[in-house]
Amino acid sequence: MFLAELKESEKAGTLKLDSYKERDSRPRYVRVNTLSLKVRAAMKMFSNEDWKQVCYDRKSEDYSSFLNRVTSLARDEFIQDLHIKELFIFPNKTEFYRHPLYIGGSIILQDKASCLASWLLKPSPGSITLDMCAAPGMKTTHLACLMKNKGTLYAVDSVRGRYETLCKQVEKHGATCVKTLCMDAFQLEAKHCPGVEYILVDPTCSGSGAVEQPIVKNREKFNASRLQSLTRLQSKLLRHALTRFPDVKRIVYSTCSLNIEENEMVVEDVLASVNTDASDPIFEVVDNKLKCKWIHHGSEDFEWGPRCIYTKPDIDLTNGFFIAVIDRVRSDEKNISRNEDEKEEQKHKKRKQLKESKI
Ligand SMILES: C[S@@+](CC[C@H](N)C(=O)[O-])C[C@H]1O[C@@H](n2cnc3c(N)ncnc32)[C@H](O)[C@@H]1O
Repeated sequence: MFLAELKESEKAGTLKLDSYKERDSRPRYVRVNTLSLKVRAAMKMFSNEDWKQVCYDRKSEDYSSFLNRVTSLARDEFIQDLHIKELFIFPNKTEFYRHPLYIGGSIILQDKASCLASWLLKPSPGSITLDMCAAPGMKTTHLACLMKNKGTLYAVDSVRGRYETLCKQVEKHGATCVKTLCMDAFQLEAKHCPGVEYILVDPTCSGSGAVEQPIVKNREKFNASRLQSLTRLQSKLLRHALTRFPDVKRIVYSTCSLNIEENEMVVEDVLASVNTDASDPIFEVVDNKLKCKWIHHGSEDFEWGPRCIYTKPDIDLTNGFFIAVIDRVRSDEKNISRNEDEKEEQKHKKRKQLKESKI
């Protein structure tokens, strides 16, 4: 029904496309909100609308053959994703904004790269999870699906307008396990979200991997000053996640940037300050579920780099993303790793005391 309408508007030339979409050759990703619609039921609904599902064996398919299938999707075909079973892929420029499933909150239009961050964190149903930079809530609602709405998912954002969008998304998608908090993540302590086991850190970044990013004017200036303040914020947020929540066992750090400064270098900087004894680390970047079915990994200049993943627009047909999965490998019983700011504050106090004692 909807496909027929779409074909009509295409024929009549009334299909409206934003200018960036003209340049964007990615397929259309549709995530099923499994809180309100089962994956099988969604498949059936699309088939009833005359979409033809491309079938393949998800277990035996290799990634390159799968990508070939995606690039050769006919105008009326869709395919289930190889990795994320609740994600369907439709041809480029397929319009879903007027689709009843989209309006009703049963499907979400979310790029595969963005879905991978929550999928790799994979909080278990019933667990306590924290989404530290949550707005507008794409990954929050996905995390709620993975948790089957069981347990507690704290979703935090510091910007009021974005926080309000987050609340609307959470409500629209029936994510009842989510507790939203409008606050600066740096003020967030274990007492605000007791027992947190999983944390997603998806901070503000340059967006250099985003296909639809507007062309940045004065790129030189952007690189020098903005990049530096971004990496400082990203490191601080990741360090906060690793040091302030004693029960955390897994953290996913993700950005939609392809800059090593915002990715591997942030992870390296934070791990070095948190793992004070490198031979007996507290946190480690670990292999992820995509190990054998992925092409791009982090830089080999870092011992753990190949355990991270990059999504590349030209190859993976997604936005460009970086994702690192960090596990606690031993408890921080000595509480050695203190927040850098705290250390700075202590140094400052000592200097002040010394100065006063000399007077
Ligand atoms: C890349 S966006 C997050 C996208 C979101 N995870 C999603 O998938 O929809 C980064 C978010 O971090 C928030 N943010 C930046 N600094 C923050 C801080 N100190 N505390 C809380 N949120 C922060 C920004 O307001 C922004 O909404």
